[in-house]
Amino acid sequence: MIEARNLWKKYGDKVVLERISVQVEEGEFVTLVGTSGCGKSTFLKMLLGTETLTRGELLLDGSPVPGEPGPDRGIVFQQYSVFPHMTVLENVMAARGFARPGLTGLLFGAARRQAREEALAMLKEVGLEHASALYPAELSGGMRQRLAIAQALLGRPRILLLDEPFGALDPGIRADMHELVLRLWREYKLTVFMVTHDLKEGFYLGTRLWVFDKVRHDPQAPDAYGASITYDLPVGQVDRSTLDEIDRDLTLTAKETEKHYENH
Ligand SMILES: Nc1ncnc2c1ncn2[C@@H]1O[C@H](COP(=O)(O)OP(=O)(O)OP(=O)(O)O)[C@@H](O)[C@H]1O
Repeated sequence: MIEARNLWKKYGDKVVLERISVQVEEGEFVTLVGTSGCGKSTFLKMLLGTETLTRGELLLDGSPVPGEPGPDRGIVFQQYSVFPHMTVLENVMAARGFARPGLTGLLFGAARRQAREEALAMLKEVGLEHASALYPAELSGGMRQRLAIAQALLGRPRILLLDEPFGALDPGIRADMHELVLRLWREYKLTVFMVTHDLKEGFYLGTRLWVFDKVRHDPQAPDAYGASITYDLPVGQVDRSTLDEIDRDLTLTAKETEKHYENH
């Protein structure tokens, strides 16, 4: 379904990603881990279509990923913005309304009724039916992420992109969100790409885990080389020592980066 062929991404002279070549089948749940700033979000944005690649190819069903977001790809960020003056239900309906072609994106009559029903059904799916009349400021962190997921799923995407969606949540709430995401993944037969800074979360949720890290590293010129996928692991077949090894590698890269910025 997704294929990257020798993909590179640079911002100016800074190489962020290099030599990424991977294939992902429909229905996989890929978790992405790596040190801060190594390009995980950038990779998701390229899948979403809001960021371009510098070199190589990124294919969806054999064709280049469209250069703009579409209903087939939904995304949830750690921090996301909603319309504060609209209720939960209105926010979900707005996400639907703005997805329609037209000048204002507003829905009227039968289309509005249908959007309302779809939005309510989706709120029920994510366990927010009781909160449809609340305003965003009245929601807890977990509820807000449920709302974000409802909006992302409304266009019936095949691909769900999750960028540290639960990073700011308490452990108990996180566990509830894990169950929700796993249920939706199965129910909607989604292909999921999820960035997390938590290796354990990556292993628990994913069917496949990618570690982004630099293969080549020049302490004098940290921007000269980008990250590649250094581990591509089928979850469930990984032993404790491999986990420890990944942990060590990531800590080392983080320390080297820190040292460089302390010195400059
Ligand atoms: N629009 C941009 N212009 C220039 N540099 C950018 C831009 N977006 C990201 N970068 C840089 O690219 C690198 C990768 O950023 P990215 O957000 O993809 O990393 P990340 O692995 O997701 O980090 P984190 O785990 O902290 O979210 C960073 O050094 C960042 O500063």
